[in-house]
Amino acid sequence: MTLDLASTEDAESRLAALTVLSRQVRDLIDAVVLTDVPEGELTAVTAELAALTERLGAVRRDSPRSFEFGPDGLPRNLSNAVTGAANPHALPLVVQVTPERTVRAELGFRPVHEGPPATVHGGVSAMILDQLLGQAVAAAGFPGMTGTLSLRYRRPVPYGEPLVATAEHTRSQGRKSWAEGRIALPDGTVLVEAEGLFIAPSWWSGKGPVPEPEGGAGGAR
Ligand SMILES: CCCCCCCC/C=C\CCCCCCCC(=O)SCCNC(=O)CCNC(=O)[C@H](O)C(C)(C)COP(=O)(O)OP(=O)(O)OC[C@H]1O[C@@H](n2cnc3c(N)ncnc32)[C@H](O)[C@@H]1OP(=O)(O)O
Repeated sequence: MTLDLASTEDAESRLAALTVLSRQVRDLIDAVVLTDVPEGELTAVTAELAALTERLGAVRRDSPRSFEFGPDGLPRNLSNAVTGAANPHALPLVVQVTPERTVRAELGFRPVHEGPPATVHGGVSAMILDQLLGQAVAAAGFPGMTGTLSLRYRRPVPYGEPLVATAEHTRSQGRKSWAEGRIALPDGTVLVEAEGLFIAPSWWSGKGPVPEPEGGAGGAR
């Protein structure tokens, strides 16, 4: 089999454009959350956005891009809700694997993540830690789906400040693996800590039926 380098380059170039678009939409979301322009301007912008939404939807996939291998041979998920560079919903988080196979990411929450005033929503912190712990068990060689996730919110998480998230695999037993992680200030002060159980599903080893998502393939719209 020969690799079609030209079309690979085309696909990567299109993906780079999708990443830039996602960044622009993130800026748009931030602008929407903080805007104070008059109502007439809101209405005018809404009409322009409706037209842009129609243009983007002209050619549409059934589901987002999933896990794939990039040109560097490493797995990536550009649509992931936390790490996906091509998903405007994602921060996006850049997760580094340390030589000890723990994981680390620098975080910068924004006003769009607010729950209580001036504080990041607890569910957003949980989502970040779910991802980090999941990547920690995967980095240790035990990938799995989240079974349980337990959090302790020690201090309010601020947005607009640099923060650090870390996680590590702690143990495994059969198909079950556990990990711990935390979101902290750069000086190490822990704000939220988490423990999670990740399970390698029975259907990964062909020992159980693959469950259908609610609403069938592609999920509910
Ligand atoms: C995502 C992985 C992709 C892999 C690709 C590799 C590259 C890696 C790169 C990058 C990593 C990416 C990182 C992503 C991070 C994000 C993770 C998420 O957000 S995952 C979405 C949220 N979680 C779900 O949607 C699960 C939904 N639930 C299920 O699918 C099943 O219930 C599952 C898999 C959890 C268990 O199903 P069964 O059929 O395999 O398990 P049974 O055989 O029933 O049980 C096995 C044992 O586990 C216990 N168990 C089962 N479910 C449990 C639960 N929820 N809590 C505690 N124990 C549970 C049972 O009691 C049993 O224990 P006993 O062996 O008897 O001791």
